[in-house]
Amino acid sequence: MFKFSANLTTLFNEAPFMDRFGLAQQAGFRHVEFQFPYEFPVDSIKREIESRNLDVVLFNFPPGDWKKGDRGIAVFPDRRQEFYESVDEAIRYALALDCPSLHCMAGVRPDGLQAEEAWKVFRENLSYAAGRLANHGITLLIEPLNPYDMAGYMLSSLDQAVQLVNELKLPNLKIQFDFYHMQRIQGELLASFSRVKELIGHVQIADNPGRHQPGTGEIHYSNIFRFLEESGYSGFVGLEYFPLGKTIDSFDWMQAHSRDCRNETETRGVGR
Ligand SMILES: O=C(O)C(=O)[C@@H](O)CO
Ligand SMILES: [Mg+2]
Repeated sequence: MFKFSANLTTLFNEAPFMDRFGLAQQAGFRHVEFQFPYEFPVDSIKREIESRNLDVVLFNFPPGDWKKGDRGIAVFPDRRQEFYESVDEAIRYALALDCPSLHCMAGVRPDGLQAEEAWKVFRENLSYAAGRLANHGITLLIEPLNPYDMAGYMLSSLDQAVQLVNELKLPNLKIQFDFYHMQRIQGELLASFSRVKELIGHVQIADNPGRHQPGTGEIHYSNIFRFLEESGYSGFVGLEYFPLGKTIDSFDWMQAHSRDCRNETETRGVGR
């Protein structure tokens, strides 16, 4: 049975980041994830999650200089040292927060960098990072991102991710399967999920178009949730959507999902 996780980068963004933990707890969540926590001291985050009885289930490696266009630094031959330091920093946060999974963004390939060279560096960096994370029992995730939202991002198809995981054969390297990106990249959501089910370490959701809550777009989420249950997926499903309206009013789809399921609390993982 899968469990929902509130993504605090996209949800509750009416409030400052550090206030979102309390809002997630009040809304009934037990599990949270976010994208980049690094501008906030890890001790402050730890206090929030401990006092609110929340579990942190996922965040990303530092992505480089986001304002300058970095979307990960794992493909650059001349930035290996910076990549190694980003792994150190991610592990420091993950250990303090007892977080079981970290997502490594690949990066946007500049014109001057040959694709073959970039893939080689990415493979080497993933092997390095997976080894470091394995020492702490942490799973390393890679996520294909759609090319409309992130032009030039190296990892832009499910097949590329599958190929990397199969080639590298690292026991703690898994795919972050984001239904929103998958819809925009290729569709065929249920068949695609089934095909790579064994390689998936985390799931995320949002509807399309707009990247809002389920029910606002074209993706048939009640079918997807039923299918996830039937497939035996027992990991987390991250709510990585930008609410249309207030966040607290964006959870109606969960009521409908709960009605469809026998064990409401377990399924939703939100305990309310
Ligand atoms: O954009 C997404 O989708 C994510 O999961 C972010 O963490 C960026 O990779
Ligand atoms: Mg995602």
